[in-house]
Amino acid sequence: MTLSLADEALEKTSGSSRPTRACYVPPHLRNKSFSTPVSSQIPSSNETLPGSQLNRSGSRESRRSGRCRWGDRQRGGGHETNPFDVADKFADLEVSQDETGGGGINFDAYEDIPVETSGSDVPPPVNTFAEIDLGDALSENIRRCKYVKPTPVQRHAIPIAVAGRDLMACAQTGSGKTAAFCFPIISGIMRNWMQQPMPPHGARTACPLALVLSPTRELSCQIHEEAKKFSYQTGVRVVVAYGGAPVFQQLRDLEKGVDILVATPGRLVDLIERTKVSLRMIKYLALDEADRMLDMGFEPQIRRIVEQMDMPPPGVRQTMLFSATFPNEIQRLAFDFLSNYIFLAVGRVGSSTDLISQRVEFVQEKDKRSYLLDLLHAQSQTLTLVFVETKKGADSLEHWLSTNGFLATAIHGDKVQVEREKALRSFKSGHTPILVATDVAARGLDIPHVSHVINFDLPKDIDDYVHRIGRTGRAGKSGLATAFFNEGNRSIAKALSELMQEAHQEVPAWLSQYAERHSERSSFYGGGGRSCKYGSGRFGGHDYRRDAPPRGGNCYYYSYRSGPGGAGDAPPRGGKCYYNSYSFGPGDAGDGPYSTTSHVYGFNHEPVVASGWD
Ligand SMILES: Nc1ncnc2c1ncn2[C@@H]1O[C@H](COP(=O)(O)OP(=O)(O)OP(=O)(O)O)[C@@H](O)[C@H]1O
Repeated sequence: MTLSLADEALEKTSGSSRPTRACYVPPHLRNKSFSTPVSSQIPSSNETLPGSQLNRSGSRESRRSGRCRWGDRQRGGGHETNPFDVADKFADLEVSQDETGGGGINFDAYEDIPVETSGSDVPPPVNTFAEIDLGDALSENIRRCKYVKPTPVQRHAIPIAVAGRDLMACAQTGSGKTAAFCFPIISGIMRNWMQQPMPPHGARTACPLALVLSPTRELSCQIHEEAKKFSYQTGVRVVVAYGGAPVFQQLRDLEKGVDILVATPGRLVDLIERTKVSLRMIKYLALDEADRMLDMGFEPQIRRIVEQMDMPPPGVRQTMLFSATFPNEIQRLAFDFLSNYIFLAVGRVGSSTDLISQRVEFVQEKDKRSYLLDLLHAQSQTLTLVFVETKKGADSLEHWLSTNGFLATAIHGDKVQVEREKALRSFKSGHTPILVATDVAARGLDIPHVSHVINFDLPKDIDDYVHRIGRTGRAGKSGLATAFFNEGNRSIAKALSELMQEAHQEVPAWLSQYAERHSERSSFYGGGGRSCKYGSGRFGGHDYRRDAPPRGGNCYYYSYRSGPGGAGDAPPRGGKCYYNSYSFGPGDAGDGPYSTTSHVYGFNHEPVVASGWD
């Protein structure tokens, strides 16, 4: 008698002995034919399946043996819950006026965004999703998502990834990076299904074809939800695994078959060590918010997963790194994980979007709460995210707001996962329109209708500030970010003032003075602002290979502008190296910040200092 792995886990957890069960098939799934086949190549489960497809369909094999196996799956998906069926719970909330309606995106906001690419043979960008053959089912889901046009990062990244190239992509918060890596992965899996080797017969280890690593549980869940939407009725199965939640449910999900595994590094290492997951069939590896994972001290786990387990090496698998910020340390990871990759920067690396109005107010520590009350009283009902530095501070502020008549909840790393999820749900639904959070909510979370982010406590790191305020002003919509600054925040003054200038925000005179004073002091000690974090140069982070000899093959950098006055290709910069910069707005090529400047990217192998995580 054989127990499924989930059963085993449950068994261990409960300590009881239970009879073996065959894989449960819910009544509504029994004896039903699947609608909408993925493509003409993939027959419905009722049809006779040729060759390996027979095994991969899972259905016949499973029925014969009477239990599920890793890698078994049911193609089609007419029985999936429709992920697009979500009611609008935000009718009462004030939504900014510049939305294009219907959840649409304001593409005008991205018109003149500078785009930089470097690497060899960069595939050209597309203007529409239709220009890339993503498959009928995925295209239908893109339509269901109401994605009319690709965002700039999608225009560039999707053709690059669909061409099978490794990619390091940096684009501003809320600009659609999730779809930029999900679409190529889903379409690639569908296209190559017939060629995929099957896990060995009766294998009891899950062998996903794609792995998406992300730093937090909430972000992993969100990517999972997004990926499920995109792969609705494609037959591609997406499973999420993250710590803090019972493992047996995740094992059950893995047991039903997995093509794309979205995971946090800690839980994944655990599953691999327990031989529940093997990475030997990975064809696609995506690291979302890779810099944050390093920051959180996940580098050893990530290196274990990518370099020391059974994952195919760079060049065999396809690897993609995505973030809105790429500090120097991430370049080491790129060097080790990526092969002949393309570097893509949409907007300045580490910059915030102009869609967010940024305000900084000088507020002494003791006055912060009354300032906050003033802000909250002054605004109409809207989703407001308040960032604080400590978990204790989050609880205390939530309590104080509640006693002052505001509907608030809090999220931080000391809360158990159920509480964290409950708080997020309550905030998203508008039930408690104020969420007090630590940095656990700073990255990646896409919460519609957040119109105000308040940095009650400013972070020490400017990248954290960029990600925090990026919870508003997403997908072409506008947002407001207010920060309370005082003497205790002087170390961030220079970087903050530079960032605000870049985003065309008004910098208060007192902040400029703080910035100047700090810059004098820090240049004495060898420190600096944003440019120090990202290497030298005005826009900081870029492809370090521009400054270092390529590992193999030629290296090219090009420059393009598609707006009026665009000058086309920039002249080669000597030898075999070319540099590439795009801009879609009006203007002249050659005078943009990306077209000619040469920057030295700090590329060293010093140890990364992990700041820890709450
Ligand atoms: N082409 C598109 N058309 C319309 N909306 C889009 C498009 N692409 C993405 N979106 C929407 O934009 C929002 C932001 O996308 P996403 O969360 O992927 O941004 P991101 O760049 O990953 O942000 P962050 O850096 O904060 O993680 C989401 O609500 C997503 O559904």
